[in-house]
Amino acid sequence: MEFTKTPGWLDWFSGPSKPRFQLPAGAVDAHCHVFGPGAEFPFAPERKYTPCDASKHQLFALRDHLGFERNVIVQATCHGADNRALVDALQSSGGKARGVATVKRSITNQELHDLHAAGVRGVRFNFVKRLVDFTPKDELMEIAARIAPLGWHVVIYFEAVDLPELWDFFTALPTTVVVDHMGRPDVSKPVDGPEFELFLKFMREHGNVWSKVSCPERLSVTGPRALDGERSAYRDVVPFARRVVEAFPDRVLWGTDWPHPNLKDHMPDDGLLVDFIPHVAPTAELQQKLLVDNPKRLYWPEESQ
Ligand SMILES: O=C(O)c1cc(C(=O)O)oc(=O)c1
Repeated sequence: MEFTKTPGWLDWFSGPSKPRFQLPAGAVDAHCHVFGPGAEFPFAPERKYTPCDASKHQLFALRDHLGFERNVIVQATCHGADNRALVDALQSSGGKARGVATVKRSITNQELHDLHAAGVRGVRFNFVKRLVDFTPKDELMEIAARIAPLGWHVVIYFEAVDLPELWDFFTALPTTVVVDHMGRPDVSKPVDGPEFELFLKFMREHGNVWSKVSCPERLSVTGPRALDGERSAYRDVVPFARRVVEAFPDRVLWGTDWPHPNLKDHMPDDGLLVDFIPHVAPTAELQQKLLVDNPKRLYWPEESQ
């Protein structure tokens, strides 16, 4: 099938630089996606955007270039609940990738079992209105109850302003809960202000809640952008991410978010994005937890036993 990209779509940056920050051995890029290729794995009819292609081969080349050992591939909303591109990437990774799928309540136990065998270890619930149609919470809770016995977790993506309304649902989830991109704080507000404090309280009061301290390129208002050799990019996001890493060092993950869907004004150089990491995790001990120990515990638990 031929697809036409959403008008204004920005393709991922080819030719990323080599990071100056040297990733620790065993580092995991714990949030990235594959898109299609559309001709092989068509985008879902219900999608809200049509991306460029971003194949498993291109993802694995980026992994090696940046110095990561493994990936966690998260089902992108442009593929809906059709996990074929994700599963294909996991199966082609030689054990170097695990995944987070999107499923519907109609999924069978056999299908869940097959996803597990392919390397899926979580499901994603998305509450960002520009990305997905609404799914009733009782349906999501039913899915959570079915994946819990598999040892899977739930990844949630939402905007900071929606946290109060979603609080009761999130805190009732029976699994580990991983928040995408710190719950998308408005970083033009103070890091000590009530909005981000609610997010910190969410993590403080609920020991099963983890956060990805990812996507500064999405959250930053003032930049500077990770382009043209800038190794101290997105400085306005640093205090937010650093606060989370220092307060909850054993419950944080980091990922590139490659191929960066829906960015509107620039596309970061992923090498420079990796150089964001030591600004938010300034010690070797914090870096080891963020990049190696935590993702391993969640996605390759059999290695931590
Ligand atoms: O903010 C976004 O547009 C976005 C979209 C998706 C997706 O479409 O799955 O995933 C992300 O992590 C972020």
